[in-house]
Amino acid sequence: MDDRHSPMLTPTQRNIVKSCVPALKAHGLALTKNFYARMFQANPELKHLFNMSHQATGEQQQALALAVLGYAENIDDPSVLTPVIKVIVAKHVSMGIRAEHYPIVGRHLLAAIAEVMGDAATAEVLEAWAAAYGQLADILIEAEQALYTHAALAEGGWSGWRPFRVTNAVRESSEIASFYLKPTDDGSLPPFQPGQFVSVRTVDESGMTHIRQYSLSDAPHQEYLRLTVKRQDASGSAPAGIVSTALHLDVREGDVIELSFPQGHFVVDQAKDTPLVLLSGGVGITPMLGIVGHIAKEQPQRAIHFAHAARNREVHAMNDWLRSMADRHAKLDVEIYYEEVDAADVPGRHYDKQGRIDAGQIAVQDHLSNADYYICGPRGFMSAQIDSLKQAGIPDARIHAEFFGASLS
Ligand SMILES: NC(=O)C1=CN([C@@H]2O[C@H](COP(=O)(O)OP(=O)(O)OC[C@H]3O[C@@H](n4cnc5c(N)ncnc54)[C@H](O)[C@@H]3O)[C@@H](O)[C@H]2O)C=CC1
Repeated sequence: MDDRHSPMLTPTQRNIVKSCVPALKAHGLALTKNFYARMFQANPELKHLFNMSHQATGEQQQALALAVLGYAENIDDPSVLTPVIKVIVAKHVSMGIRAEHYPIVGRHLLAAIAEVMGDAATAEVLEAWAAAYGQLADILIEAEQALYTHAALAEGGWSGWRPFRVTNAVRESSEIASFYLKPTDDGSLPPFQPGQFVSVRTVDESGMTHIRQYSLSDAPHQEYLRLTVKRQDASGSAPAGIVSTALHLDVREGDVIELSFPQGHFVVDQAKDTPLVLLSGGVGITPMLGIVGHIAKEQPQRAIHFAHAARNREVHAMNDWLRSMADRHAKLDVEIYYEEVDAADVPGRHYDKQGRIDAGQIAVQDHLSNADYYICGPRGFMSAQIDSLKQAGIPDARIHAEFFGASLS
């Protein structure tokens, strides 16, 4: 065996990890809180890499607790976790997480397990968890290295962060704006797949780095990359979005921001020609724009049913573009839902239906019987549509969802 790899878990160690499942269910959150607190105290430089807003809301700790639990539950066959791992790997590469970060995370995770489990954390238990972590780290590091290599060698590709100049900033609704970006090196752009995302890295006045993911919102093969971003104002206990606010309020045409290479699996299989149903809520429209533009051009005979839901006309972005695409492409159907309608809203021009999307109702249409479903929007929107599709009997393999939030990172 390659000596960079951790030793295989023994059957006894697998049993020990599984025996920790009840404790993880009871104390998983305490464990991950302890872990992050330790890690950021000992390695404050990692604060530049992690989303500290997700730390503040507790979302990140919760996500990691669920991930550790999922891993322990599936330790006999981690291949069950492959779809989740693919998402984590893409996000890690987009953020710049590297092999050297794994021993740091492993050290603090073990120390947190020891502290939270107390006397139950015997030497055997800690060894089993060290082996389990090592096994997962190997899987992630190897998959991430493959993506880093691809990014560096791809046509128009790059490694790490590449500076881009904002050539145009366009207001799309009262809270959404698009940013057109060209590389400052004037080099070529990569032929990314529509639906993929990039990370944006900004540095604030205190020197703190912030990294956030945004979908590319236009088709590939343009002379620019485009991001379309909602200004995330503070609401309730949730703080304002640091990067989205900076983009909206501080970034002007001519400014430079840094991007990572496009990643992600929320992409359309162009080997198929079966119908596509795109379902978006609010700013979840962004990956759909690139998909519509690209598929309408590359597979003009492929049916696309695009249902988009917005709260109201004020916050509804990209309507004119989408309507004009539908006018020009016979195979593209567009259906807009508003929750709030006022007297100035024209049916068929601004919105088509009042209320919320119910994906199951769309799925019953005969011509969509073998469609693939792409879903992006707020968390509640995504789970409502996924549940509705499952109830309508749509198999998991034809349901694709893109969620931007805290994950195992
Ligand atoms: N892919 C992702 O991870 C995305 C995450 N978000 C998150 O969601 C937040 C809100 O996004 P907004 O653009 O303000 O969307 P929003 O709150 O304006 O919602 C847009 C539409 O989605 C539908 N919707 C919302 N909640 C729903 C629920 N529980 N069940 C069924 N339908 C529902 C409604 O029709 C609503 O008009 C964002 O700030 C972001 O944090 C938003 C878009 C994409």
